[in-house]
Amino acid sequence: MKRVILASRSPRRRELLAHLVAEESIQVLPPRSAEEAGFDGLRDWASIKSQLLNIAGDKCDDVCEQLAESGAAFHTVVAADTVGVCGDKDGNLVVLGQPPEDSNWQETVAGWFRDYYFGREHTVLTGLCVADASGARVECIATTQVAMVAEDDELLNWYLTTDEPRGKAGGYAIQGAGSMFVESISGSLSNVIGLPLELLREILNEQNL
Ligand SMILES: Cc1cn([C@H]2C[C@H](O)[C@@H](COP(=O)(O)OP(=O)(O)OP(=O)(O)O)O2)c(=O)[nH]c1=O
Repeated sequence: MKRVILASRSPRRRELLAHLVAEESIQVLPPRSAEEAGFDGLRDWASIKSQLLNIAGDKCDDVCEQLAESGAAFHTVVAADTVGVCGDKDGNLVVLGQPPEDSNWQETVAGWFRDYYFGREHTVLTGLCVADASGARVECIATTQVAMVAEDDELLNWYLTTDEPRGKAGGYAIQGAGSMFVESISGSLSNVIGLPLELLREILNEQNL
């Protein structure tokens, strides 16, 4: 069997991958380290994209090392990282990852909606790193534009009472109640949820999976 290793703790990525690869061929093996390089101080698209690929590449390296140590046979390793990129009021780029895990997460997410989302458009990027057993790699980025509805404090206050924003890049889930904030998207929907299926399908096809 051609085993595909998903280098991720994200249940959403697991579900999405199952649209392309048979359930029995998928094995989840998260990176040992949950620490990720950050985006602090990165203000231009080239640096942000390069850092996104570094993070996906680090996840892939971590899991390839684990596989080498255990001697397990595999066909492909898939790693990804997703962020939202918005513009602040001065036109600077701001990168939004997952909300903080502390008790202030609601305040942070409320700030993101008010400062960056309501009535505006942001970009969701997923960096992909796909390695095969020979060590060959493909790295690429999918981008999707997401336009949000005008300010709706009642909806936002209710949304913050749900747990949905936690553990989601950018603090919302387009596949869930977060869809009520979305006016339109341009580009891949699965990319926003964490794994761009169209791009990944092309890569896996090239590997004859
Ligand atoms: C924007 C958005 C993100 N998300 C989720 C998908 C991913 O789980 C998460 C992206 O965060 P990441 O930090 O890329 O991934 P992760 O830490 O959850 O998983 P990994 O182990 O692979 O590092 O955000 C949604 O589910 N829906 C959305 O609309």
